[in-house]
Amino acid sequence: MIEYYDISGCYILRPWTMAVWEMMQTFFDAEIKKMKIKNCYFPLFVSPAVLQKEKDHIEGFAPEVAWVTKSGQSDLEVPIAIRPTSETVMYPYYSKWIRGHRDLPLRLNQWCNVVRWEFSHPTPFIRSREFLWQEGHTAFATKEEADKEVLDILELYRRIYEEYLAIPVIKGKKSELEKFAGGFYTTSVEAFIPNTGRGIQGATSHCLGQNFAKMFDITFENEKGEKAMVWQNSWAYSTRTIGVMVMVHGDDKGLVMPPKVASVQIIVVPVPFKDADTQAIFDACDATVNTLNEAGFRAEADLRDNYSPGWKYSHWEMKGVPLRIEIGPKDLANKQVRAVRRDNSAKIDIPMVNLVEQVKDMLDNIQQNLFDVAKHKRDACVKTVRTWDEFIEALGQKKMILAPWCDEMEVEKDVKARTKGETGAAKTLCAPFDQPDLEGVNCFVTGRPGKKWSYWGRSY
Ligand SMILES: O=C1CCCN[C@@H]1CCCn1cnc2ccccc2c1=O
Repeated sequence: MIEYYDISGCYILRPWTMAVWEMMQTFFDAEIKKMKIKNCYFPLFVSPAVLQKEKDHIEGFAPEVAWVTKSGQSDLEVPIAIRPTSETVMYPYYSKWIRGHRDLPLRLNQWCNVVRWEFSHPTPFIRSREFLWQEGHTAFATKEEADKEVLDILELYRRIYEEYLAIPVIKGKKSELEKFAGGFYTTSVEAFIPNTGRGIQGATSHCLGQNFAKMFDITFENEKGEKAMVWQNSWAYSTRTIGVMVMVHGDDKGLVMPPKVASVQIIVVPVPFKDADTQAIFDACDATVNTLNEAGFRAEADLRDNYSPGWKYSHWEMKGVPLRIEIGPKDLANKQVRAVRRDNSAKIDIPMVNLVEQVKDMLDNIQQNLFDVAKHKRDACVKTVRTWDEFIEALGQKKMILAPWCDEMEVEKDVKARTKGETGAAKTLCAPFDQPDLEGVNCFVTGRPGKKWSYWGRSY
């Protein structure tokens, strides 16, 4: 997937990873184009004056901003920041381009890299100093339009996780403490890693309200000839998605790639025998690959003569190829192939005449099974609690905790302080849109009437 790089927190994304990124990008890019969102590209560099424009947006993040201070031997007059996100890069131009209501909605997206010079221990995909993402930045005349788009984009993020990466996620709203400080409200899709008992934010879709319109003077003349501020959203998913996929589906044999995003969906391995017709077997492998590729699958044959079939089985299992097809003399004689699933190791013999539709069924079944298994494991990690003691017990059991609380920032800060430990504090992950009943339910911390049910847990 990656190669480590000689700068800490930076990783080389190798083709096996890049193919997954491109598969997701193909889906998401097509979907936002259906929504009339257009791609653009803004510069990597941000001038300090503009970056400081929004102090409370930037203050918490300032230590993460990377700066260019020299070119060659000479110092730059003024240091230049490398974008950690592009609000301050783009919005001065939104202000210039948006004059009247006919200029709205303005809906732009860019596929790019961003740099955040984080100091907590770097982790491939999950926490890197440079990563790839898409960032959407939209402006509307009304709050209603913005509110609707926030949820439309969040649904696309759910589809990326559940339909492509086979990972169950929870849609919800971030708490006041966890939301993007520069915004109005933040929605997210939240995943959970059963093996470590930690939640992970999968993607975010923010409504920025009119906060940035105020800061960057992004106004328009509405139909009544009045000057009004725009309502804005910004939304992103990143290469972090791939790290979640590795952690959720990986097993002791290595990666397990969901078929929808697998660079190679089927690997065909010849099983030659000493007195068998090796050339006939190799020809059958090539024919099988061609048939499958012509049917729209991503199949390859491993015809290397310096590795044994057994070695090849382990190699491609470690790389997570969803389906292996073995062809030996017996298979040839019976005009069949042996198919082996990566997700549950099931082996079945397929008549060559049924190859395409049976492979399609198996890949669809693998995709669904990966999701079902991940959902079952995630659901087994969820615990609903009503009291502090139950909360602490569930936290110790590495659960994702659904608890009613009074939704006050001070209370969340208090929970963080009281659960701080070497494996990190508990925090809210999101308040699920799908809220259980709050009738007669009290806050698990303060005992005051419960205002909201939220998922809590340790997180990445
Ligand atoms: O999430 C998104 C979605 C895409 C567009 N940006 C928003 C909000 C980014 C919040 N953020 C996150 N890290 C930062 C790091 C340094 C400077 C600024 C920031 C910063 O504004």
